[in-house]
Amino acid sequence: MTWMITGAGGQVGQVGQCLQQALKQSRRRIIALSHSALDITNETLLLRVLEASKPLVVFNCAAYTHLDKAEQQPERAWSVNAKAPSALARWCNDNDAWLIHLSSDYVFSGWMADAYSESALPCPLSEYGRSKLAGEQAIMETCAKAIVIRTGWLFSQYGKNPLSGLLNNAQKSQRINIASDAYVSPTPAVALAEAMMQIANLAEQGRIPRGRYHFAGTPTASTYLFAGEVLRQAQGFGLIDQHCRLIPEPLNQPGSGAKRPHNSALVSQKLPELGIYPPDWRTELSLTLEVIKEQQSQQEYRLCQGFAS
Ligand SMILES: NC(=O)C1=CN([C@@H]2O[C@H](COP(=O)(O)OP(=O)(O)OC[C@H]3O[C@@H](n4cnc5c(N)ncnc54)[C@H](OP(=O)(O)O)[C@@H]3O)[C@@H](O)[C@H]2O)C=CC1
Ligand SMILES: Cc1cn([C@H]2C[C@H](O)[C@@H](COP(=O)(O)OP(=O)(O)O[C@H]3O[C@@H](C)C(=O)[C@@H](O)[C@H]3O)O2)c(=O)[nH]c1=O
Repeated sequence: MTWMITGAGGQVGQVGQCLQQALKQSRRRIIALSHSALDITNETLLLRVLEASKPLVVFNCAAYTHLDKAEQQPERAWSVNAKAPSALARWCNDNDAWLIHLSSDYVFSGWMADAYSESALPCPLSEYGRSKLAGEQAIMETCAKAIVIRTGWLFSQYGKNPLSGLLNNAQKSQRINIASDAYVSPTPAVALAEAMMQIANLAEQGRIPRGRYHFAGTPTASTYLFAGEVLRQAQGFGLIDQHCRLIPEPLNQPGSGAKRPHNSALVSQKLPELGIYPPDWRTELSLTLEVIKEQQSQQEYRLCQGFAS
């Protein structure tokens, strides 16, 4: 009964790390492989590892997530986000294993007025988005037991994400430029990891059909509103001491790198039918900030002990 996680993360790999935490509760044998332990683009090694461990479920959390760099190095994004998932899908199909793969809100163009449901037509604007869509398609065409979960705007206490970016910027400057014309579904990575675990359990029991699913936080927010809520709550936790001002600016300014959709809000229509509900990101944000505060206090305590000894 082995479950495997790829892209399980060292310093980064936020979903991989959250998933490892979530799966500690499960009674399965978990093999969690970081990038340094398994490069999924090394097909020979990938197949050797899969053959040796024969997982019943593979969670693919490995991805090339550097949006702006992907415009300059599309081949790297395509190799990790499309070609390697295709190889994973072939092995899972041949070995009757479930493949639970993550995709992105950035497969959509953002031209629609409402939030995107599972049946909306993708039309990515960036190399990252195109490579993620190609990965989805390869998996759906190849693997009988495939679940693709589209999510967006993940935040957590791990790695690099919009929350850590805002907290860093707020410590450095009293003015933070933020796009005010983009609408997103901020999603706590911890809640996503729990949903992935529930999905894997349903899959093993044959209670979830293969397909594409959306899982994202509610309510939809402009990036400006999200940033405002982060600063408000972070000040409440004492994580930011200075008063920061948000300076609204348009998304996709010239020279700002990859094009991002103006609307990448997702609506999850299929998972609630299976008892998996979207989290309220505002509540989860305060839980995440509480964890970050606790981590900071522990670090300060260790530093003080270091000075005292
Ligand atoms: N972050 C977000 O807001 C969103 C993420 N997603 C999707 O969710 C998934 C997880 O994202 P998230 O955890 O935030 O991403 P991270 O960038 O935090 O983690 C990705 C992990 O994949 C690893 N990785 C990169 N290349 C390879 C490779 N060739 N072989 C094995 N591992 C590799 C990275 O290691 P290293 O850093 O060493 O390269 C890193 O540990 C991805 O599929 C992403 O596309 C979807 C929507 C939103
Ligand atoms: C920290 C910060 C971010 N931003 C903007 C930049 C960007 O548009 C957005 C978020 O910044 P990031 O660079 O973290 O995010 P970005 O690369 O756009 O985020 C994406 O990551 C990939 C992997 C996905 O799949 C997407 O769902 C999405 O979460 O917020 C500001 O405008 N000001 C700031 O101070």
